[in-house]
Amino acid sequence: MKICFKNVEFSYSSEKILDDICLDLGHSKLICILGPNGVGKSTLLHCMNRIISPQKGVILLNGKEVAHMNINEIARHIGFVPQERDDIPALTVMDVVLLGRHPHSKLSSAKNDLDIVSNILHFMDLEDIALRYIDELSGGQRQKVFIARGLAQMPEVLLLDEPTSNLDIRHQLEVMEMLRGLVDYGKLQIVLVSHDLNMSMRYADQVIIMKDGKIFTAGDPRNVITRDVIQSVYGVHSLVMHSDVNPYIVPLSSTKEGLSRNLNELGKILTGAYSSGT
Ligand SMILES: Nc1ncnc2c1ncn2[C@@H]1O[C@H](COP(=O)(O)OP(=O)(O)OP(=O)(O)O)[C@@H](O)[C@H]1O
Repeated sequence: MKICFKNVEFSYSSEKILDDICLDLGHSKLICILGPNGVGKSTLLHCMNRIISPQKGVILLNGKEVAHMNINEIARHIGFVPQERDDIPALTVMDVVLLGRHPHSKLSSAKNDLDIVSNILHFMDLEDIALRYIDELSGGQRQKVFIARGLAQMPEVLLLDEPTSNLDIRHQLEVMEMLRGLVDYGKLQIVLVSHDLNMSMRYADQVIIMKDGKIFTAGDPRNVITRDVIQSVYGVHSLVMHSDVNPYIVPLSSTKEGLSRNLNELGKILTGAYSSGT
C-alpha cells in the first residue's frame, strides 16, 4: 500500500503540531517513527487513518485522498493498535479481537470471522485467555490482544503506537520478531511509533525521526540513527554503534525458529484472506 503525505499541517487550536510533512511510505515494510516526547509522532499516526484530519495538505492511500474515504473503507486498508489506555471496556479477549472484523462485516460470514480470530489467537498464543475479560489482564497481555485485534482487521498497513512500551524485554522481542515476521511472510506493511532506537535499528527498514513537528530525517536506520542525529534531536550523547546491537535484545534461536514457523502459517492465513477479498 502506498501512503503519501503532501505538505500536511495539523494544529490543536493555535498550536501547530505537524508542520509541512512530506512523506512517501510506499516501499518500506517496517517503518519506525522516532523522536522525543510531544513532537507529534502519535498525531502523525492518527492522521493516517483519519482519527484526526489535517487542516492543510493531503494524505493519499494508493493515490486516493484519505479525506474522501469513509472510516470503514479506511479500516479495511489500515489497522490501528492504540497506545495502552485506561478506558478499557469489559469485553473478553475473543470479543475484542472479533471487533477487528467489524470493518469487513458486510463482506464475510460470521463463521469466517470466527475462524480468522481463532487462528490469530492461536498463533499469538492467546487461546488460553480467550474468554478472560481484558480489564483483568496485565498491561502486556492487553497490548498483545490489541495487536491481535489489529491483525483481525486483515489490513494492508498496521499502525501501532508504542506497541512494546509495557512489555518486558522477552515480550518486546517476541512482539518485534512477530511484527518483522509478519511483514516478511505476508503482504503487511507496518508503521509504528517507538522510543526504542536499538529495536528500530534492528527491525526497521526505514526510520522517520521527528523534531518539533517536522521530519528531521528519514531513511535506512543504519544511515540515519547516528550520534550526530541523536545529539541534535534528543540533546544527548549516545553510544549507539552501527555494527553492534546490544546483546540483551538478541533473541534465543529456539524462540526465533518457533516464531518463524508460526508466522509462516499466520502469514499464509492473512495472505489467503487478502487474495480471497475478505
Ligand atoms: N487532544 C489533544 N488536544 C490538544 N493537544 C494535544 C492533544 N493530543 C496531543 N496534543 C499535543 O500535541 C503534541 C504532540 O502530541 P503527540 O501525542 O503527537 O506527541 P508524541 O510525539 O507522540 O509524544 P509521546 O512520545 O510523548 O507519546 C503535544 O504537545 C501534545 O500535548
